[in-house]
Amino acid sequence: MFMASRIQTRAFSASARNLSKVTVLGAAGGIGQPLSLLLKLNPRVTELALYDIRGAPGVAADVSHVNTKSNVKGYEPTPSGLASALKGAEVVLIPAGVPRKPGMTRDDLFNTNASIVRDLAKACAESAPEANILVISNPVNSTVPICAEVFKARGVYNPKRLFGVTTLDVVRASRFVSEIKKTDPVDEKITVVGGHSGVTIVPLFSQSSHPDLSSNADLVKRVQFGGDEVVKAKDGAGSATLSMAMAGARMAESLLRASQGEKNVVEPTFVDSPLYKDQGIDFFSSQVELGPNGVEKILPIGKVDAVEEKLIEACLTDLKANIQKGKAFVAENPGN
Ligand SMILES: NC(=O)c1ccc[n+]([C@@H]2O[C@H](COP(=O)([O-])OP(=O)(O)OC[C@H]3O[C@@H](n4cnc5c(N)ncnc54)[C@H](O)[C@@H]3O)[C@@H](O)[C@H]2O)c1
Ligand SMILES: O=C(O)C[C@H](O)C(=O)O
Repeated sequence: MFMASRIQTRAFSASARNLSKVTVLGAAGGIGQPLSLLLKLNPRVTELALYDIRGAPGVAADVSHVNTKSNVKGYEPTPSGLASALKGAEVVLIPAGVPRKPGMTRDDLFNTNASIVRDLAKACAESAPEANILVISNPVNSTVPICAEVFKARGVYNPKRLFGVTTLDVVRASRFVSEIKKTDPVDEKITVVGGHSGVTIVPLFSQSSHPDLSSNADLVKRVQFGGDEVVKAKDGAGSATLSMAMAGARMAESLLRASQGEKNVVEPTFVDSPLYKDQGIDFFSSQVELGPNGVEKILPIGKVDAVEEKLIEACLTDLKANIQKGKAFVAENPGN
């Protein structure tokens, strides 16, 4: 990933001298550790701040020996440690929270992760109100609306700076297609829209170079339930961490490329979106052009076929309920 971007790094060498502090909240976890490593390898990151309720200084000491230019610091699990980790951050990635075990849905994580994300969002709103916030913690369909409500309550909500990380869904889709078609995944650009759980994940194969795949129900299901495949294989030891770290690092890299002046940087992400607002759905994942201010342009869904139309219909019902649940949680549990 970073090899490919090395050319771009040179092309933007002047702006790449910008200072880009990136903070990871949940840095000692299954995702947090490899994500921190990948961010340390990214030449666009000049300062890496690692925070967790346990173990961040140790992870930071380890990662800090990697011989790239950036400075790494691990922070103590105190309110002032959290505030210092966040201060001046351009990008904040949040993989804090519990992962699934076999038999659970992402929504089953809500009771634990909603308050974790709410409290971290409060800290972000106070110490890094202008940062790009990248929410990885599940259920993303609900945790992103939770963040939005917290920021709104503090009068600092900027819809262009809040992102649910759905990159892993397109990473999987391109890989799964390449397995079937015996192609290089780099060439398989698959659009995936909706949300990030089960039927809310909608791959749009009709828009790819293999439109026939939209009627491949097994493939559609594999993309929708790719996370379950990993949860089952890990057999109680958690969910996707390595592929997720790659996907999160890619999303952070894309935001930094866009903020440093690169044009036409497009990633799928779950954002405050006009696409289905008329149906009461405030957040939706689609292709989004990124820019120096975060969201530059939300691209239209484009033409879909009859199968995909039905998938989108099913997605919207669940997604609406997930978003509502996140909003209601903050209204009923505003916390301190
Ligand atoms: N968006 C996606 O595509 C995607 C993909 C994979 C996993 N996830 C989600 O990411 C989350 C993390 O997964 P994981 O495998 O890294 O879990 P993990 O348990 O290995 O790590 C979570 C880390 O969060 C830390 N943490 C808990 N509460 C915290 C708080 N208040 N402040 C800071 N840190 C805190 C824990 O100490 C732990 O180190 C889960 O909710 C999982 O479902 C999302
Ligand atoms: O499946 C999970 O619970 C983790 C993550 O959302 C994934 O898609 O791998």
